[in-house]
Amino acid sequence: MGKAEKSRIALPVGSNLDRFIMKNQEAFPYASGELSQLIRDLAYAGKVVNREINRAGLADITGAYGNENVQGEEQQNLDVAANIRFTRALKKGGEVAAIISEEDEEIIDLNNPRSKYIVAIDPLDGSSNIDVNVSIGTIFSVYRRISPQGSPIQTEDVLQPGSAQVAAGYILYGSSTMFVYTTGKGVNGFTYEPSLGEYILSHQNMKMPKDGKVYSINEGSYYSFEPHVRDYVEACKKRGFSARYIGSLVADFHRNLLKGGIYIYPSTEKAPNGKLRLMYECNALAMIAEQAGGKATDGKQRILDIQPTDLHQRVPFYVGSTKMVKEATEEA
Ligand SMILES: O=P(O)(O)OC[C@H]1O[C@](O)(COP(=O)(O)O)[C@@H](O)[C@@H]1O
Ligand SMILES: [Mg+2]
Ligand SMILES: [Mg+2]
Repeated sequence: MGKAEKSRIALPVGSNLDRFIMKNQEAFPYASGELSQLIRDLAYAGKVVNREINRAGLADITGAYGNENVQGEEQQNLDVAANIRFTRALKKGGEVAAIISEEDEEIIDLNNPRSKYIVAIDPLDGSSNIDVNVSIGTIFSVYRRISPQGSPIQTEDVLQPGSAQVAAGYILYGSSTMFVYTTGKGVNGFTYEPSLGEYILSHQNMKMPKDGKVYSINEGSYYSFEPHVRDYVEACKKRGFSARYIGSLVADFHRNLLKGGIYIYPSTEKAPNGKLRLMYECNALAMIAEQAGGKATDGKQRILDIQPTDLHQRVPFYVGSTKMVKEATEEA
């Protein structure tokens, strides 16, 4: 059994997230527990947001908030509520120095100068599906700051390439709620058990099938796709592959992680750099994909190698089963 296998945490399915985090920490003799606590803080905020999502149709939290975010998108009430919940939990937790959020134009400095971690977060992914009771999610990336603890946060602390992530994950609020994450030692999934208020280990050491028969792309923009994307979509159709597009990145990604498949948000005339954001959507899912044996590129280069230049920059996104991503980007 290789070193990597030995360092994978072997815990029986059914263990809870807390125990898994603790066991994980024991594998790192010099671990100080800060990253573990940070993961717990994210998981906790996810429980609160999950409760609000489950009762969204009842309460007065559906609909638009009446503001536009830095992307020029109309913020939904739940976008704002989720943003507040995660920011508050990370601030109170004390392990995070600064946050990059889809819902905030500037870096959120949490005035925790002694903290060494930076979090990039999409508090609510799939906003167009909030009011129609379709699966939505939260996406997060964790980095270690570069500048010394105690000093003011620098741009270099936040604009780090995805390869510098120390942890990444997502929460899927679907028919069940799942917390899926990696710290660079494989991907594990935990299903939320509301009656216990616990995330239970349900998907251990997740592996993305090398190939698949499902493609996810918004064909509504077909006529503004580049030729290689059109060709790939045509090839999928000729092979009788299934088209699946939920319109929530986390949900489409999760399905492909389990069953095999590819998700593409290419550059289009309307969105020459694609729609998805490198810092708080693509980097996290690229790390999960690679840790599970999949692949993620912008059509030309590995997502995790891209040096960010802007907090909210967009990139074309090809992610999923290795064989499919390779084929889809061959002529890119
Ligand atoms: O409606 P489109 O253009 O296909 O875009 C859908 C994509 O946009 C997103 O909703 C963008 O994420 P946000 O909802 O967090 O802004 C993805 O979840 C989804 O895959
Ligand atoms: Mg999103
Ligand atoms: Mg969002």
